[in-house]
Amino acid sequence: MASSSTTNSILSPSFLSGLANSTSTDSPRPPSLLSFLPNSSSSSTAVSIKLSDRRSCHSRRSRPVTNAVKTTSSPSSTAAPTETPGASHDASRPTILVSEKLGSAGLDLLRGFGNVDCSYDLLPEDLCRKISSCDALIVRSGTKVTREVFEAAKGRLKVVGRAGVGIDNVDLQAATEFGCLVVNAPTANTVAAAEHGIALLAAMARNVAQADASVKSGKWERSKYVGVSMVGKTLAVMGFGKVGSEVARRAKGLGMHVISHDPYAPADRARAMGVELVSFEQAISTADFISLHMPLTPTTRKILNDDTFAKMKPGVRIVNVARGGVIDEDALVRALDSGKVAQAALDVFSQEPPPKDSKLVQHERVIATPHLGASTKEAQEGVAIEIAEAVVGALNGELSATAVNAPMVPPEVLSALAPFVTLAEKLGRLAVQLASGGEGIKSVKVVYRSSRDPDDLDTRLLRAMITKGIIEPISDGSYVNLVNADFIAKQKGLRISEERIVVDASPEMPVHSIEVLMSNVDSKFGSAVAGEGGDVVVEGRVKYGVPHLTKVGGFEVDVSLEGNLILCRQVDRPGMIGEVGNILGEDNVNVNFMSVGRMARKKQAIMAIGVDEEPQELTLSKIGKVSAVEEFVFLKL
Ligand SMILES: NC(=O)C1=CN([C@@H]2O[C@H](COP(=O)(O)OP(=O)(O)OC[C@H]3O[C@@H](n4cnc5c(N)ncnc54)[C@H](O)[C@@H]3O)[C@@H](O)[C@H]2O)C=CC1
Ligand SMILES: O=C(O)C(=O)COP(=O)(O)O
Repeated sequence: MASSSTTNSILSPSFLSGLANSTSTDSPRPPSLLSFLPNSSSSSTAVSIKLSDRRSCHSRRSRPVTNAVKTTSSPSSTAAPTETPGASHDASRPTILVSEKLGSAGLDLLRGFGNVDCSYDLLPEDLCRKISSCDALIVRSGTKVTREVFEAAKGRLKVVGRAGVGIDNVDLQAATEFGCLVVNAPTANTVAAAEHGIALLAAMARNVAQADASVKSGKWERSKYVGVSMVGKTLAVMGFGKVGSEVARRAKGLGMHVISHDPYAPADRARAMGVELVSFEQAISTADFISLHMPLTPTTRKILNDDTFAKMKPGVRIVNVARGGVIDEDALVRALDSGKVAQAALDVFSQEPPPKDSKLVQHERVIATPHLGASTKEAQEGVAIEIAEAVVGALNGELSATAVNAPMVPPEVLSALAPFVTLAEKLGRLAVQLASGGEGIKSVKVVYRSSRDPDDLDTRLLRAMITKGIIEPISDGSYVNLVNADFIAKQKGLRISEERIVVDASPEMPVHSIEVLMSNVDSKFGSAVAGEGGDVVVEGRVKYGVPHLTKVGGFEVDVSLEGNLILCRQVDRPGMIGEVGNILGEDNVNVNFMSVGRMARKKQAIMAIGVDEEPQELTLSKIGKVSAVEEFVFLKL
């Protein structure tokens, strides 16, 4: 009599059907498990923009209120309407909350895809209240997307889109823990921010703002507003990224000597532009002008402080279009008062809007703008389209090229990897279903065989999918996706190690085979255990674009990984295939693939049968009763 086992269903319809099903009700539910898998049938470019759907967004305040600012006295904290006026809500479509002003082309794109709710001035508590009925949230710099927001989303929020670059207003750790993808729009506002930096630089050097105010007040103070020239002066660009390098390019056009500090920028890129990359100390101590263009991170917070101001040239001038938090603002006031810093031009503040009585803003040698770096018509239209496409793509199940908290995979790499991504998840799923008891699944090894140099093989996506495949069936209730797979694995004490082996195989294929080995576990299908360590082993390959299982334990098989799988170990004798095939046929179960791998003639063999339907218990027990069958297992892919 054969030992038999079936596994609990892990193949729910919503697993395969993607987002449309997962958002068909208003009830909070976890993100579609496929929501970050490539999905060729739906892409952002296929989204139709229905201009007839165009509806205007409304703002109840002239200025966005940041969550950081105390606004509890605001009239809007009462239950003011926040739905887009006239918008009909279609429960079968995803709901996208836009919490700050977004360009119309982006909104049109979003409306062609889902229900769009523009509510521009939500208080933190209003945002938390709303978010549990939203699949996506689009913000700019004024909305603080805190842990509380992700908690309040109750698992429904799948993507946060930052319509801009800086993501310091989004709690990335919380987003990751909750499996919520964060995407940004990193390119469309680069030029706008650089132009604003140059505008501030020139305006500061020539006292434009102060002189303008003076003339408007009826004065004519020509000698008071004598400026300084920029030509021939040294400008230190702090952060040689997209904005910093555009500022550098423009400053060179003004005849400035440009140096830059950026620990991560390639020196040859700077050199090609005639910019010397220097140390932080050298940059701040030799510059006449310092322009800040690094992100706000724990290392850059208050990077300009009393100590660093002390090292600067007397009379240095500072421009900040990055983030207010990179400067210790109290220290800057002291440096301005002492004359160490001659002038500052600031677009960003540690608190936005800054307090009305801010000494910094009121300082006569400071010019200030209200975070306008990205605010040109062109940049805002560009950013809106960039973020709308990224959010729609993510909701469609595509991997984003602008993901901030998930592996970023360029489209061409992604299309080459797509079948391997599916293979990886299915192997993870198979391996975990083959395990039973033992010390619990603690250690998994993944071996990638490829003709490519190991350094050229980016396996982050594959590892994440294997992790997802392993964890999902054993984590009842918790949802797993690419974003939180590593986090959940760590939480469960699951260690996943990887090995890349170079083999003589087709260079066309990024990966020749993927092998998943699970240590210290018993198996419900003894034949799946192999190797010295007694690991559960499965191996797969992609053949003709379709994932195949090619090894189970020590047995070679060849079965396409579609539908479900029956693995049988039997004595190799004639008639077996027909006998099992008949049993399945009687139950109307369609066999889509079958292969037999044997140790030697008339010895043991493994039969792998791919079936479209799930056989009934009775059918499975009939297979178990076939005299030559020694053990079998039914696995759901
Ligand atoms: N005022 C505004 O409206 C806007 C502000 N920004 C701000 O500008 C920042 C830069 O934007 P992009 O250039 O697009 O980003 P980016 O990512 O292209 O460039 C940032 C650069 O800073 C460098 N960096 C990181 N840590 C550093 C450190 N400790 N010292 C020196 N350099 C460091 C990075 O290596 C990178 O090259 C954003 O993070 C955002 O905060 C961006 C757009 C508009
Ligand atoms: O893109 C950025 O990082 C910005 O700072 C622009 O902010 P905003 O979208 O204008 O609120």
